[in-house]
Amino acid sequence: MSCTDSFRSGPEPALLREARARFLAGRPLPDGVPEPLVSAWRRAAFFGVPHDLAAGAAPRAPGDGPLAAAARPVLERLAGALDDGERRVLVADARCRVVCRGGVPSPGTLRDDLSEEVVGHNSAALALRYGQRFETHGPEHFLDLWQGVSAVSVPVRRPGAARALGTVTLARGLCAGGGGHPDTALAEAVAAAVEAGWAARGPREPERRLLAAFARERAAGRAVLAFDGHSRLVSEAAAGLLSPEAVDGLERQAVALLAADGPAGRWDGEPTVRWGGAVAARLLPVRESGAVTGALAVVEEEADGAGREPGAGAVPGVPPGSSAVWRRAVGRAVELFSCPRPLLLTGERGTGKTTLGRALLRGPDGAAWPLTVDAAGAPDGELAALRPYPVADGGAGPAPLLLRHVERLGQRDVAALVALLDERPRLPLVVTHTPGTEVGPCLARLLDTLGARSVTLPPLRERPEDLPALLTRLAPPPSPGHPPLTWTLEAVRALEAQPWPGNVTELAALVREVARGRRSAGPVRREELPRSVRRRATAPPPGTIERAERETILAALRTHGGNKARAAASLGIARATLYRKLRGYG
Ligand SMILES: Nc1ncnc2c1ncn2[C@@H]1O[C@H](COP(=O)(O)OP(=O)(O)OP(=O)(O)O)[C@@H](O)[C@H]1O
Repeated sequence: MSCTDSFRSGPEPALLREARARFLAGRPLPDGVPEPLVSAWRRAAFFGVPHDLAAGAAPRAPGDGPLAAAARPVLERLAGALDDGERRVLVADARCRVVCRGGVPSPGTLRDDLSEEVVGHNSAALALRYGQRFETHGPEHFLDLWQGVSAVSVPVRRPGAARALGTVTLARGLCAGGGGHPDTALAEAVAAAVEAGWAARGPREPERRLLAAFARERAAGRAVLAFDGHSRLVSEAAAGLLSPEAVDGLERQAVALLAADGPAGRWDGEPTVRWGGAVAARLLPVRESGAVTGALAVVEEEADGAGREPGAGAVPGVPPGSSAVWRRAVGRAVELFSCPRPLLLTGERGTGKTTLGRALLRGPDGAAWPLTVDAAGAPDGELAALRPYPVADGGAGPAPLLLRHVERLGQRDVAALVALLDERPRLPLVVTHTPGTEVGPCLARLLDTLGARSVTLPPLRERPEDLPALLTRLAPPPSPGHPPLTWTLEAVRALEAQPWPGNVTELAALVREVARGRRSAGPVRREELPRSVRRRATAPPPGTIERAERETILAALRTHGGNKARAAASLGIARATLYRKLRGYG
């Protein structure tokens, strides 16, 4: 909860206390409880945080890392001001571990690890996650032991850094009355002093090492970037090849790799990120005492880059198709999936999202089928129940997951998915999304995030060239001694003229129906097709202008990963107009 939407300016503490008790008892919540707070409690439940977690033992020895070194003198200077017997101050690092404390010790509420996975909802975890100041008061906390605590947390940053170094938290007994947390100004001042202390330290060994690696690559004439999770370096050549958005995306991936790597120093190969098949960046680890402490990204233009369509053939089971739109979409999906991050496949119903997702997750060896959760058929909580998250067959990493119909995900599972993505950013995950269902704000935000790595599969009516191959593939196996099902050119032409709102699913049903009702031998004739198909095949095609307009709208949607608001903005039309046009296309 931010300063402005904490319960002190929102719901009454009594209401929140009642809501929390009901939440813990699994009973329906009263009206008026902010949704982000309920989601935070759900995340805590998903992580398996016990609400009656005991206070920690005596405070750990202060940390000896750079943040503790910068914070310690500040807290020492502050000792006198915190002598009022009421307030305590905590400095936590970028993993939410407390590295330094000051003020009145409060043994009944002590915890050394403030991460949501361990203690649930709290202001320090929020300030770190969103990079801004947050407050939490009494019943907003998930833990019983913080029901009488009000806290305000401020992120500690290095100038220009993308991520916070840690947080400063001021905590005291539950505050009464209106206004923000009374220690907000003090928390801001302490954070500023710690930042100044950090800046005065000068570069340390891991930073020197990363800087040296960056300088070496740049001197060799390569386009290079360096990331350590707090700041970035970009050579002029790299800035010339990558847009600012691409640099942001690359940094996010490098930081996720750094975060997932941990002290064990595991870094699989040299993950490669590609943009449109023309530019690629290899991510290389930079190590200090065996642990990965930074990442270099070496950017290159690919020799056969421009316009290249990456091959889909490397992955068996990927649905074939000869049309350019299909090959481009599948090639892009294969390319994106080669980098270990979740992939969103979007497209009308029946376009083959599940089939493609399953093939990608099974990989080149055709490994076991992935775990599959279908939000359209499963009760809310199916995803949340995957806790602890299962390992893959053979125990190598987490099990691949196919999540179908994300647009139908219930609130509990939206929270579970957010938590899962946070916890396992490199999970082999394919999510399918069939646009057209209204989604709530939490799911919309999640779709926006996933949309950064998404591919839209084209509808069948946009790839009539693929019909003959699909007809062969969808035909039932012939009975012994009979030839396989074939189609006359006339019949194929009639099928090509259909709008196929149900796409391949609809085509498969038609093939089954025709095959079942056949009395004669030889290729299927136009007259054997259902009457509705024959009637539609003779209707006049849409006019040239309408067709061009439709193509433009569908292309914009593909460019923006199915996001209608962005597509409408890029075309300069109202979102309502775009919705109306799309409805008209069936
Ligand atoms: N290229 C293909 N070749 C053969 N069959 C296909 C192909 N693509 C899809 N299918 C078949 O079409 C049907 C729909 O495919 P799939 O379930 O993958 O689509 P989807 O986009 O996930 O659908 P929905 O949005 O309804 O969940 C399935 O029966 C699948 O086996």
